Amino acid sequence: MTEYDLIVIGAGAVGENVADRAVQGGLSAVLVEAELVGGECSYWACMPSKALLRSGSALRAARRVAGAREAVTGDLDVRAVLDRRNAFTSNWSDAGQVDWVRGAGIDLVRGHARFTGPKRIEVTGEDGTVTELVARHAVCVSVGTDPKIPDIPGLAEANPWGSREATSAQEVPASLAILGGGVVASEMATAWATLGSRVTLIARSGLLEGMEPFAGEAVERSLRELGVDVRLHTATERVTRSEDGVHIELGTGESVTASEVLVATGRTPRTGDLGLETIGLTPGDWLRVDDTLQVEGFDWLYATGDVNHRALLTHQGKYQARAAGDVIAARARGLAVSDAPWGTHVATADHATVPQVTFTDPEVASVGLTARQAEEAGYDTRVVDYEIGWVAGASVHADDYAGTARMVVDESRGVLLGVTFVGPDVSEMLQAATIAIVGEVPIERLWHAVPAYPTVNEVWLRLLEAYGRPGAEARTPA
Ligand SMILES: Cc1cc2nc3c(=O)[nH]c(=O)nc-3n(C[C@H](O)[C@H](O)[C@H](O)COP(=O)(O)OP(=O)(O)OC[C@H]3O[C@@H](n4cnc5c(N)ncnc54)[C@H](O)[C@@H]3O)c2cc1C
Ligand SMILES: NC(=O)c1ccc[n+]([C@@H]2O[C@H](COP(=O)([O-])OP(=O)(O)OC[C@H]3O[C@@H](n4cnc5c(N)ncnc54)[C@H](O)[C@@H]3O)[C@@H](O)[C@H]2O)c1
Repeated sequence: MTEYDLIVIGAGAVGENVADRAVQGGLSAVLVEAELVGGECSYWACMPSKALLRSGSALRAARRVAGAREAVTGDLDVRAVLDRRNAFTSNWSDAGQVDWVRGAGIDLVRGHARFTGPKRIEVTGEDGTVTELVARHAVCVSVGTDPKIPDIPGLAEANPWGSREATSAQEVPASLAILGGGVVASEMATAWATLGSRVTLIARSGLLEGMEPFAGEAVERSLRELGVDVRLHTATERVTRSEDGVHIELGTGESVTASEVLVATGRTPRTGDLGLETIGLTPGDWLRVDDTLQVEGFDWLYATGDVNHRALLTHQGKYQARAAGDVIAARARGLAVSDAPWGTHVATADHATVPQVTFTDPEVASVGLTARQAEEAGYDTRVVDYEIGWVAGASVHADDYAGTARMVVDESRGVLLGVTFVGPDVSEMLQAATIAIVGEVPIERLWHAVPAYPTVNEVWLRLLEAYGRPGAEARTPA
């Protein structure tokens, strides 16, 4: 039986940060990890998927500029792309991350953790050894999610790819069917089509539906240009696997055959085998938390990252982790807790200020509310759109640059609620929008935030001009 101030279950990017902040705050902490320290993001999600996408994106960028275009005479070196991706995952070795954990003064226990009661955890190692841990102050659950397999007849038996197979495959499948129309489906369709697979994307919805409509429309156009067979608003009725591949029967009466099928239809929490029943919670549920990441109804239990279902993104989970690690340390030491909105110990930004980049071609970079979400939330909104290609910096950046920017304004307060950029290489423009929204910078002050000429960021000035300068007299026609 070993006692720690804090036990963190799950050493993904999020759990690591909870433990690190708590140790920096003066507590003792142990991380329990069943697989690889670093979790999904490092080995089967963000990093390998972005590595798979980046080479194709760099090649397209060169082809968009005359002079450079002529110098690009070959195709992607697929083996080199896959090798680079392998290097990003350290060939699925977590030795480097384990060193970091030790260096940060955090203990590590390898094995599958289960609650046996309040503040009590049992860890079963691969060799069957059992370690019992007790938390003096808190337990934080950071166990992440698995792909959700929808209840489509035959799908589970057809041995489908999930996000792990899609990000770690060592060969390009001759053909790939993708079920889903969200971020994983859009990114993986872009990646594998660029690498030479014949991709069919089947979505019962539209594409990227939670975002501004022009995002999904632009990504759909580019997927079709890449040769992807895009079937939207199409149900999947049945899936079977035979020697010649996977057969997918569609609601339209048509069928699709592919070497592999990727299920990208959302996520399910890894709480099914966590002993939650021993603390009065239901196995398989998401863990609902307050803004200090404390699980509702508990004063010692916290949940951070994907498992709390607030914002399934690494950066947002790590933001929660910083707040959770700090508040656990503050509460354990009897220090003041700053839990008002935007305080030190809360994850306020989870609610309506979440930035996200979808690394498709074009990229989709968005933060805050879409026009529709803002309207549904009851804001008095005004929406301003501008074609990014009309900006001098964009035309220098790429020939025939095509992209759209939108800002959603809260008219009653004169501040931004949401910003979306869709276009080549817009990802790096997102942080300015995040700062404007989180900082609630008044529109009239944004006029003083001057974008350098000629950068693509000049689209900010164009959006403000299209909106109109508060306080400036409009010229009356003579
Ligand atoms: C294909 C794909 C691409 C993505 N790309 C991006 C991106 O570009 N940017 C972005 O921000 N987000 C991206 N995401 C989302 C991102 O991967 C997740 O939000 C993030 O990994 C969540 O981190 P986490 O620490 O909560 O969970 P995880 O990273 O899943 O870590 C949880 C850890 O807990 C361990 N664990 C689980 N149960 C137990 C147990 N009982 N005992 C011990 N250990 C346990 C697991 O082994 C795992 O290591 C992507 C997701 C996918 C699927
Ligand atoms: N670049 C990034 O930031 C990035 C990249 C990949 C994933 N992620 C995150 O990972 C999470 C998971 O991504 P995802 O794409 O799996 O989920 P998602 O929620 O983005 O998309 C799920 C898709 O599956 C469809 N769907 C859901 N249930 C279905 C069913 N029963 N049958 C058919 N279709 C169904 C939905 O209509 C939707 O199109 C997301 O929250 C995302 O933010 C982020």
